[in-house]
Amino acid sequence: MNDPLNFYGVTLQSRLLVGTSQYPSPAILADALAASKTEVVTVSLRREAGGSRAGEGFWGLIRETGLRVLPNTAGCRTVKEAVTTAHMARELFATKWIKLEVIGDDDLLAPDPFGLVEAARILCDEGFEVFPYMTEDLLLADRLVEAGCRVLMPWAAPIGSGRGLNNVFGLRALRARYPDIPLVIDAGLGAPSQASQAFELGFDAVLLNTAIAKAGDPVAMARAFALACEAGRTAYKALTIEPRDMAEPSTPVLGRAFT
Ligand SMILES: CC(=O)[C@@H](O)[C@H](O)COP(=O)(O)O
Repeated sequence: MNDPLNFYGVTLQSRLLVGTSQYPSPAILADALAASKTEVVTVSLRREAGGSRAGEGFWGLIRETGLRVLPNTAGCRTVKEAVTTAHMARELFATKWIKLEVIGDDDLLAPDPFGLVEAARILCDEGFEVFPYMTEDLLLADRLVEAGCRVLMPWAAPIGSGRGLNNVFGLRALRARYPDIPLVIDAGLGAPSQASQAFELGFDAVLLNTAIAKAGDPVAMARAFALACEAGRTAYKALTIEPRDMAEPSTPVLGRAFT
């Protein structure tokens, strides 16, 4: 099916974006990325560059995949931290793309909407192509679009929770308000069926990490998510039926046979 996705002028065939943290081993990460058929991986600059897994091994593996990198500002809690991390990412990966996370709440790892808008404005003005990790709030979406964001990444549920689409009503409203902006469900997906549901609601792509990396078999799970994304998107394009309150016979009857 030729059904490309467009982020800031870049055309992609895969609608599944994948994180690179918490895999049992580099080899499993590489195999899972291949099984997911993703074209975009997100990499946390602060965690990978500053943590024990830093080093040429990890970056070399990412380079070898040949996949497009969407650096992220995971772990940033202030506008200054996020903007500085974005600058480092641009140097390191020679990309204008940045997945912008400004975390405001430690329990939920929820975005700080005020800091997010401020950082998005600064980075968009500097020429970055910003992918903001946000809640599904409509006013927040308006402010981010005003700031210059041309992709939005609403959460499904808190990062790592695996809860699936927590607020279907809010997500539907966001989709309806912005029919022409690519919307990527980012964070909180736990099962392939939830990714499929996101596509059935009309979302353009999904980004996930924990559900694959921490699965019993990450490679098989990556494949399951790839299939679910394709199924959900295909269903959306095929136009699902509207739910009804009352039954409607699925086999219409013409007259009565034995009267
Ligand atoms: C990898 C990354 O960027 C995460 O911050 C992202 O939001 C994914 O969340 P899950 O781990 O819940 O899929």
